[in-house]
Amino acid sequence: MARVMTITLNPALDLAFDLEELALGAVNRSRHAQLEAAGKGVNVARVLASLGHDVVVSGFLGRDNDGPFQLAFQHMGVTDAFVRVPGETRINAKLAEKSGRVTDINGPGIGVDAAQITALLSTIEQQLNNASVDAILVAGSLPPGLSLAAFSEFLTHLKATGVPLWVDTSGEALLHAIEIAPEAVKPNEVELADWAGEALDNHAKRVSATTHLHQAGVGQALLSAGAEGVIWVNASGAWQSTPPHVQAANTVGAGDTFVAGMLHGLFSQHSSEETLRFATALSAESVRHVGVGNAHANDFALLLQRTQVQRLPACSTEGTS
Ligand SMILES: Nc1ncnc2c1ncn2[C@@H]1O[C@H](COP(=O)(O)OP(=O)(O)O)[C@@H](O)[C@H]1O
Ligand SMILES: O=P(O)(O)OC[C@H]1O[C@](O)(COP(=O)(O)O)[C@@H](O)[C@@H]1O
Repeated sequence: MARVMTITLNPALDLAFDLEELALGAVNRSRHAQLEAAGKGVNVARVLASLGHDVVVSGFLGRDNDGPFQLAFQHMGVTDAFVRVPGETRINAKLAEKSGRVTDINGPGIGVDAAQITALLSTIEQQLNNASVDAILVAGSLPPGLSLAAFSEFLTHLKATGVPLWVDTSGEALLHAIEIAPEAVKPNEVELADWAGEALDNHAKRVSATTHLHQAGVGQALLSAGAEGVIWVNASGAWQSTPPHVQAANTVGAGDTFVAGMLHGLFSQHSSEETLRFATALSAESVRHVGVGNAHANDFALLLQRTQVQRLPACSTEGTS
């Protein structure tokens, strides 16, 4: 089993509403609502811990409402290395309709300053000194006050520790992350389109953009495209996966589940095919309900069986730079 540190710079309490159909400008009454400690690194930690890995969670947490996070961390059995900052962690609303459509409303988050960023770096360093870590994942958006230059510096510092650095972020932060060539990056097709300079609306474009991402220095280039599946390019080749058909109830957390599934496979020395199949099936499992994927679901073996994984021919990844 691996020891992984996940860093969520801008965590959130996810408030998930289950609606028949969203009516804009009207009072909507939810059939079910759920508040859960979340944010990308927290979700990844939840999955990894459920798979038996040793996880340290870090980042910034609002001091005034960290109760649900403390409870969640206890329940998950992870080490809490979050730096507390004054204020409240944001609440992100997730409006899931019966059709499977989800509307996300993500708050800006709590502002952080240079002293808090320094405090986070020293907390991380302490954790790394306490016990060796197999991978560091930095996931999610940037909180107000953390400039892109400071983010690049932060990532550069983490990369210099020599621990494989995984990054899952979006927008300008993603472009800056790619610049420092981390071990792995997992954008979705909308997020990578900004970097690729075109819409990644077909398979060929997705393969080409993921190949370029790998050629730009990203060891494990992973592109997810919802129900269309995943493209993965690394030094050993390229693969694609297609998830099984599932009834999508809530897609929030699918990307995080996928990232956790990949870390699990790679650190369990599973084959590339096996790793991608597992991560894809687990992320498909997650969209059937609120929250992250559950590898202990009764029919998980069937989901694995119905997940298609295929090695892409070498010509797909050559000569595209
Ligand atoms: N509707 C769906 N049906 C089956 N699997 C899905 C569906 N949506 C997402 N997934 C799975 O979750 C993975 C991540 O979802 P995606 O939407 O691409 O990421 P993100 O949540 O980061 O935007 C996909 O690659 C796929 O394996
Ligand atoms: O930091 P961001 O980009 O605002 O994203 C935070 C949101 O992403 C999530 O981690 C879900 O991410 P995915 O759907 O990509 O797995 C939510 O829990 C959280 O509200």
